[in-house]
Amino acid sequence: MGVDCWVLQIVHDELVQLMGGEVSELTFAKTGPTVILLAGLQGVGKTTVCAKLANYFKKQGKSCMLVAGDVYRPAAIDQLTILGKQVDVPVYTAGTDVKPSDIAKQGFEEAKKKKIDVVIVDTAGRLQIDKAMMDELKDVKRVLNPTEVLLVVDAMTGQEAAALVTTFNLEIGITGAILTKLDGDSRGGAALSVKEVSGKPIKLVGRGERMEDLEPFYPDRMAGRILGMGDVLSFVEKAQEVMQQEDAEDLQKKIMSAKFDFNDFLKQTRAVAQMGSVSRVIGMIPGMAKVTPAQIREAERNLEIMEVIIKAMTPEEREKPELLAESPVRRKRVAQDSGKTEQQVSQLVAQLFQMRVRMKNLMGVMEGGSMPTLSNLEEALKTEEKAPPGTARRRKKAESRRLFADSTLRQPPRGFGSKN
Ligand SMILES: Nc1nc2c(ncn2[C@@H]2O[C@H](COP(=O)(O)OP(=O)(O)OP(=O)(O)O)[C@@H](O)[C@H]2O)c(=O)[nH]1
Repeated sequence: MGVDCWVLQIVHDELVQLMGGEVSELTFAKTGPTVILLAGLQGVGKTTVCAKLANYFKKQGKSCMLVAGDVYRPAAIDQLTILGKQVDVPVYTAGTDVKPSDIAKQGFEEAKKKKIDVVIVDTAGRLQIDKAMMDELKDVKRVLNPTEVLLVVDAMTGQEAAALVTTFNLEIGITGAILTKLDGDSRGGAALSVKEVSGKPIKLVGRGERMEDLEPFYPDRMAGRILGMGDVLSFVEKAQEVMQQEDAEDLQKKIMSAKFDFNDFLKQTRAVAQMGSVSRVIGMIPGMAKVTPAQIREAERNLEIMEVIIKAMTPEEREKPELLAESPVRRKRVAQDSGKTEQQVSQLVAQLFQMRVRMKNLMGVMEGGSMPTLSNLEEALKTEEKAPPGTARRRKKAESRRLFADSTLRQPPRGFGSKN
């Protein structure tokens, strides 16, 4: 297995563990109706989840009842009634003048009388966590003694997910979560915090607006989604392609003799860009290097600029970067042809020499023994040589030296492994 696969596998397994490892089943009451209390902010999909759950249980041959506990929005009661009809499940309503805890109690008594298997209680959401909502939920929980208290979380919730889950868990005590709107284009990073901060698993996920769109939560599938397997696989393929084209020993010679050129540079940089998704994930794992989405966007933008510049070079210049390093005239021409500034071209040339140094260091680490670990890989990538880049053969024009001694040389490596 290549280094890339190996790193990915570790990250993947780490994510699976972080999300609880295995599917967590819902718990059912030993006697009497199972009571499921749903909590969550406004608009996350709670009401929809009530009906989806009822549909889910019905398919398992269980009878259900929905209880409309959102007394602040009459529309929420109507919505639940309509959805209840749609999945053919009774809905207990008592209007908006009764306290939610009383409605919950009455609904539960009714369900008991009718020997219903599962009672699902909808509650009012708020735009933000507030004391009134928490007190109300505590009240409802106290009278119901629910089998499950599930926090409904919108998959689009970003960084705030951790705080949200923590607060609900501390205030009312949850038994798990349901992640909704996973059909959207979010990677579902919110899934990572739930187990981590509450110790409670995600039990189900909503993947659409239809009543059938509710399924168990599979941590390994989620890890795959977060890693964006599409990107990652093409990265691994790319890396393999590079190794096939240049037999490993050849590549090593090339690097050792500082022949690494703009063609290799382009290949490598593209590969690093593909690792953007991995960097993001690594950034999300507590204690590991933080890579912000802004840094990733910036790296992607830089890559585009580099491609345009490299395309404006002659094949000879691509193979012999020294030509550009030594000639301001050539750099000026490349800048004009690519529509970029001379400074950008100089920066890119400097980066190539910088990369030669890094590649050398990296090869040193790899030669030195077994598989590089993530940390010594990062170290190798971080190490910068103080001397100006270039080869001994290069004529040392004052102009070039001035350009290459500028701050761009001390830029941190972009993409994978970079730090703030
Ligand atoms: N795409 C998609 N949309 C969903 C999903 N679940 C819910 N929705 C939509 O999200 C919107 C809000 O859902 P509701 O069920 O009304 O949300 P709520 O949490 O009950 O909102 P409040 O009653 O205001 O607290 C609706 O338009 C739903 O159709 C899902 O899994 N995928």
